[in-house]
Amino acid sequence: MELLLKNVSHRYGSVEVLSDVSLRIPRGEIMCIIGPSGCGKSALLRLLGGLERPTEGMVLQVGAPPAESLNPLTYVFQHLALLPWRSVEGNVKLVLEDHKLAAKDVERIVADVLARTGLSEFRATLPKQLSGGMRQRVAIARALAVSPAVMLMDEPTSALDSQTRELLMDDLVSLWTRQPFTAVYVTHDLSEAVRLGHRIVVLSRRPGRIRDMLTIEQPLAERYAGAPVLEKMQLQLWALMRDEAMAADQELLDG
Ligand SMILES: Nc1ncnc2c1ncn2[C@@H]1O[C@H](COP(=O)(O)OP(=O)(O)OP(=O)(O)O)[C@@H](O)[C@H]1O
Repeated sequence: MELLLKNVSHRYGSVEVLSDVSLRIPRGEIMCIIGPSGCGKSALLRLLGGLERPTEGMVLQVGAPPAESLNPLTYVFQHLALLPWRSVEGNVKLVLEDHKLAAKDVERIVADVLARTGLSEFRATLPKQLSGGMRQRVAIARALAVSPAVMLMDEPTSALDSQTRELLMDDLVSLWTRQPFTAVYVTHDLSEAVRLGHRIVVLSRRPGRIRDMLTIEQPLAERYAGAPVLEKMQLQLWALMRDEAMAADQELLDG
């Protein structure tokens, strides 16, 4: 299944937040979305996930989701909403409870996603006993448990300290390398975008339009923080963003 945005514009009341956005989310790739504050990145994600309908244009799901997909479009947010009284296993099981699965299938799925996210040893652990990064891994395990066709990730690292973010980047890279998934990943952080994105979409200031789309050919597993090719790409992205960010600040000052 692929997601397509066709000439999507969106407004809240009199505020236009997105303007004429057309985009295809390729299967098996991570697409990063960057852009100045308030340019409509989260709105774009909500439209992709069907939480809101665009004022104009269309959001299309092309093709069927994978047969095993229990929830084709699944979010991972910055605030992960783990239930504090449930263990790691209990939190992952939560999303499977409405699906009338046989106990052995639940067990297989839980074991699989905990292994993929390196959490097998922490099955019985409560969220409060885990670090912020580990908790975010539980949220990712929970998202993977429903075999999403597309994971919609809204700044999943923004509540984490920089070292933990770095570790989570490594986690996501090895997760994708072992078994590719499709994701749209909204971030403020250009280094994350060049580390994770197969493609990077740069939005203009509000109303967000597609300013540019960069493709990074280097395999995820061969990318590392500070690699010259990634630094170069990051500078290129910053050059694209800088003018937009400065103009957005000026507009705020001008009221
Ligand atoms: N439900 C809503 N009603 C009215 N305005 C909204 C609503 N949701 C978002 N907005 C406005 O739409 C604009 C785009 O918001 P959005 O959260 O999509 O931007 P963003 O690029 O994700 O921002 P940030 O980078 O700061 O997280 C903002 O000006 C925001 O205030």
